[in-house]
Amino acid sequence: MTATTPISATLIDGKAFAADLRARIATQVRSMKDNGITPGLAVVLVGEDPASQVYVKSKGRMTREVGMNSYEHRLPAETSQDDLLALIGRLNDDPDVNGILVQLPLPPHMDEAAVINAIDPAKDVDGFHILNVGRLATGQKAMVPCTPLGCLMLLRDRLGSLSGKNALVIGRSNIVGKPMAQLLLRDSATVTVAHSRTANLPDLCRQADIVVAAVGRANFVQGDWIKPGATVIDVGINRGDDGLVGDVDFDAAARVAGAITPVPGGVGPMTIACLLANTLTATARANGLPDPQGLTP
Ligand SMILES: Nc1nc(=O)c2c([nH]1)NC[C@@H]1CN(c3ccc(C(=O)N[C@@H](CCC(=O)O)C(=O)O)cc3)C=[N+]21
Repeated sequence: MTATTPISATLIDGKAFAADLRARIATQVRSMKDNGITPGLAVVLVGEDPASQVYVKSKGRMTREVGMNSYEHRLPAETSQDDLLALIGRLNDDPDVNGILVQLPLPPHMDEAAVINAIDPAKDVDGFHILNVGRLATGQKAMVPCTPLGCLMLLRDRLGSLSGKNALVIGRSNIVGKPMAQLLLRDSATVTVAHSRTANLPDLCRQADIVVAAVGRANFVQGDWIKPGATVIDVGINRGDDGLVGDVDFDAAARVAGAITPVPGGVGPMTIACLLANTLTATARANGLPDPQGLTP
């Protein structure tokens, strides 16, 4: 396919989907508030990473927009791990806080696993606690990581059933690749997880009805790797000279794929909407209410 081939793929509008999801969440927050319950989300940011500051700001704004309480904790980069654990302990004990997110990455002097596993699993709206990871892997009721949950919602909306589809997840991180593979398996897709050592990735990719790219390398997935008609979900957020670009060479892939997410405006907004969805789910569970409709896998 060349630059003169027209773009044939349907654009998967994550921004619009996320706005609709937040509107549905806001409706459910209103009825909770009528019953005296206001969901609360605490976001903890350690250090001054400018990209992290941007995300935390938009998380706070959208949390308030859906009617939830937002609690922001900004700590200096040199905060000791004990001080961070003490804060997490207070948030765990605070009945007004239903969800806790500790923004990653943490400064290098901290043990990320120890910090994540200090969060009450019931308030772990990122789904990174080892108990939630194990629950997801064994099909038990879990908190599910926001980015893979958002990808799953987009895939189901586009394809209906994922049963029997060949799905290729590129990337094996705990945050995206591994939980994405678990969710696709739960939906009866045939799942392959590829990574930097995978042999003949282009040929593997050409077999895939579903491609989820989460490698963190700008324009890594080439247009001629895509099976005609495939659904391509681009998780990449790579900040370069020409703005934000994904892990997929969008211009080339969009001439072959059946549907594709843009960057920005694809998976990113879904991540934040799913964070709010998880906060609502955590609040419902904390109050003995049934899980909100359409927000859990
Ligand atoms: N504990 C933890 N949980 C996270 O979920 C988490 C984290 N740490 N650390 C950082 C990453 C990054 N992340 C993004 C969320 C939204 C957009 C997003 O909305 N992006 C917009 C563009 C925003 C822009 O222009 O910069 C888009 O793709 O359209 C991007 C990235 C969540 N993260």
